[in-house]
Amino acid sequence: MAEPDPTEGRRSDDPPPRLETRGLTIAFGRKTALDGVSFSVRAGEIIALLGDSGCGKSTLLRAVAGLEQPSAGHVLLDGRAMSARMPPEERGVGMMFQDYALFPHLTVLQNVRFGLHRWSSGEADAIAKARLEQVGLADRASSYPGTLSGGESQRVALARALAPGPRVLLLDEPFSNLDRRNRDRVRADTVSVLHATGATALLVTHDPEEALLVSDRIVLMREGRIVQIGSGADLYRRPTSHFAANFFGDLITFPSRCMDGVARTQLGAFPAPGTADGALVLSCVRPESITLSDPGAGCPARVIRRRFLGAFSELILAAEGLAEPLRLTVANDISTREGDIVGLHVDSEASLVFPIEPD
Ligand SMILES: Nc1ncnc2c1ncn2[C@@H]1O[C@H](COP(=O)(O)OP(=O)(O)OP(=O)(O)O)[C@@H](O)[C@H]1O
Repeated sequence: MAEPDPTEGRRSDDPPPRLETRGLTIAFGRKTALDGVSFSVRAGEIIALLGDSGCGKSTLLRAVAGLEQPSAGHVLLDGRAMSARMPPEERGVGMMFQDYALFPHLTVLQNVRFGLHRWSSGEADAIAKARLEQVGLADRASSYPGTLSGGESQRVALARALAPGPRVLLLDEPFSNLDRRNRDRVRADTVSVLHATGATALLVTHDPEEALLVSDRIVLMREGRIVQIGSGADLYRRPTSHFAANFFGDLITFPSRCMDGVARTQLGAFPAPGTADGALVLSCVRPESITLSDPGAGCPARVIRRRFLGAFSELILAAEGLAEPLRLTVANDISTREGDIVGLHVDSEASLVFPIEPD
C-alpha cells in the first residue's frame, strides 16, 4: 500500500509541521527496521506510535531523537531537516523512557532542573519548580527518588522532560512499569499535563486501548512501515486493511464471495463497491454491530451459553454457516436463554470488507 503523503492538504502559507519524517529508512544488518516511513505531526498534537513488538516503533522514536542514523530519508523539525548526527538536545527533542532514569543521588528538584544549562541558576530553579507544580509534586521538591512511588517517579520524569520546553517530547512505553490501578490515573494525569503545556508528543505503545485513550492521532505500524494514520475513530470505524481492523477490538471475520458490488455473507449482504464478481474477500463485523431479533428474521443462531458478567451478559452463539461461535455482550434485561434460537442482524453500514492480504 502507498504511504500517505505528509504534505497532502497543506497550503503554502500554513506553518510547517512541528515534526515530519520523509522516507525514513533504517536497517540493522539485514533487518530493515524502518522502511520509508513518512508522516507529520502538528504542534500540540499527541501522536501514538502503535504496533506489535519489533515493528519499529522505538527505532522511529530514536531516529527522531537523532540516536539512530537513517540510511535514507530525513527528520524535519519546524520545516528544517536535521543533520543525521545532531544530538537530541540540539534538536530541541525531549525524551522519557520506561525506567524514568532519575538520578538517585539528586533531589526531585535537582533532577528536574538537571538539563537546564541554558538558563541562569535562578531561572532554572523557577522553571523546575513550575514544572513540579504542574505535575502536582511541588511538595516533594527536596525528596530523593528512592522515596517516591512508581506514579510519582513517572511524574518527576515527565516534569524533567518538559522542563527545557522541547519542540517534541518522545515517550517510549511510559506507563508500562506501572500496575494497572496506577496506570489509568497516571495516564490521565500525563495527558492533561501534556495538553496544559501545549506539548507536542510522540508516544510509543503496543496497547490499542492506550493509543485510543491518550492520543489525538494514531500511527499504526507493521514490519517497519506505516499501515494507517488517523484518529482513533478513523482506525476503529474506517480501517483500510484487515490488519488495522483486527488490531482494534474484537472482529468477526469470515471469507465470502462478491457479486454485483456486495459480499454475500451468512449475516447479510455487505457493501463491497468496485470488487470484481466472484472475488474472494474477508467480510468482517464487530460484535457490537450485531443485534438480536426474533427467530425468522436475520441469520438463525442458537444460544449455546449465557453468562452473567455484572454490568452485562455474554452470549455464545452458533450461527448457521459460521465455523466459529460468536461472542456477543447484551444488556442483562434481554431474556434470551440457553437453547433459544434467535435471529442475528448486522447493520450493513458497520460491515467491513477487505481483499485477502498475502501474509
Ligand atoms: N540496535 C539494534 N541492532 C539490531 N537490531 C535491532 C536494533 N534495534 C532494533 N533492532 C531490530 O529492529 C526491529 C525493530 O525494533 P524496535 O525496537 O524499533 O521495535 P519496537 O516496535 O519498538 O518493538 P518493542 O515494542 O518490542 O520495543 C526489531 O526486529 C529489532 O530486533
